[in-house]
Amino acid sequence: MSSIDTLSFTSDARRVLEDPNLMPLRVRGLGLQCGDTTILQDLDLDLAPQGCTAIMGPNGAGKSMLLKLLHGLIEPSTGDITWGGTVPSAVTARQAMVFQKPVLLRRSVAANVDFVLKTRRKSGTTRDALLAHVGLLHKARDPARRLSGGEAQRLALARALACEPEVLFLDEATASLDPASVKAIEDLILDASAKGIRIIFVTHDIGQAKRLADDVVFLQGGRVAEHSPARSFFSDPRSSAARDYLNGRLVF
Ligand SMILES: Nc1ncnc2c1ncn2[C@@H]1O[C@H](COP(=O)(O)OP(=O)(O)OP(=O)(O)O)[C@@H](O)[C@H]1O
Repeated sequence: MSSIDTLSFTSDARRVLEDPNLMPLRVRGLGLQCGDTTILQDLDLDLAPQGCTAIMGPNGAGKSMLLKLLHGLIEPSTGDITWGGTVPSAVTARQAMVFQKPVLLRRSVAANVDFVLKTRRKSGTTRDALLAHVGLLHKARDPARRLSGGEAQRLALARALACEPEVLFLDEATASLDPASVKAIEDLILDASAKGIRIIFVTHDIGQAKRLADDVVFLQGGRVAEHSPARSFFSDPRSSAARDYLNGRLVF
């Protein structure tokens, strides 16, 4: 895999590095209701404009829904979300998201990246540089559907990076990958973070959260049970829910 230095994240991502006040996240009284089901309620959260945040919590806690709300893909039922004072739908184009199941076009590997570059080109980053960066240049002409799970996820990440996002959301992006593929994706995430891209990722992988996260938001029952620096979260969690989760006990 080539170094990310071959890519030119010249514009917005660098601006985030230079201006720490650009995109802090502020969430107040957030609620999400689907029919009779309350998915998130009374959720408050403040995230710094830089760094790598893990969102953790038991199945059904609302992690994926929170990510979609922060990215402006769905609207909250109550409360406010602002990125540097701006509503999520106004900054969706400055952000990108990678899902557990890669969302790819039924075209070649190269065409998958070309498609994004055509619609969202900013600084002149080339398709080949992106493919080399994620270790897929040699597969450029292959149909994307023939890629392995780990390769497909790296292509999804290349597509996300092609957007030159200021914020990159990852929803269990390595959940079904082997250890080498997990490491490849984690290295790419760390590279992106070092270049100033704000990372917010959902994971159940405690080792991964320890390797990547600066801070951890722990959700339980649609609320923030704890938001702590990663180091103290793992060594001395404040909430009983996080303690139980980290010790492998069922949390509801
Ligand atoms: N359209 C919907 N209508 C009603 N309930 C929904 C809808 N979509 C999701 N839910 C419920 O919202 C809750 C939170 O879902 P979400 O996918 O955010 O959980 P999660 O924390 O990401 O879980 P997991 O770790 O299992 O992926 C779940 O109980 C889910 O069943």
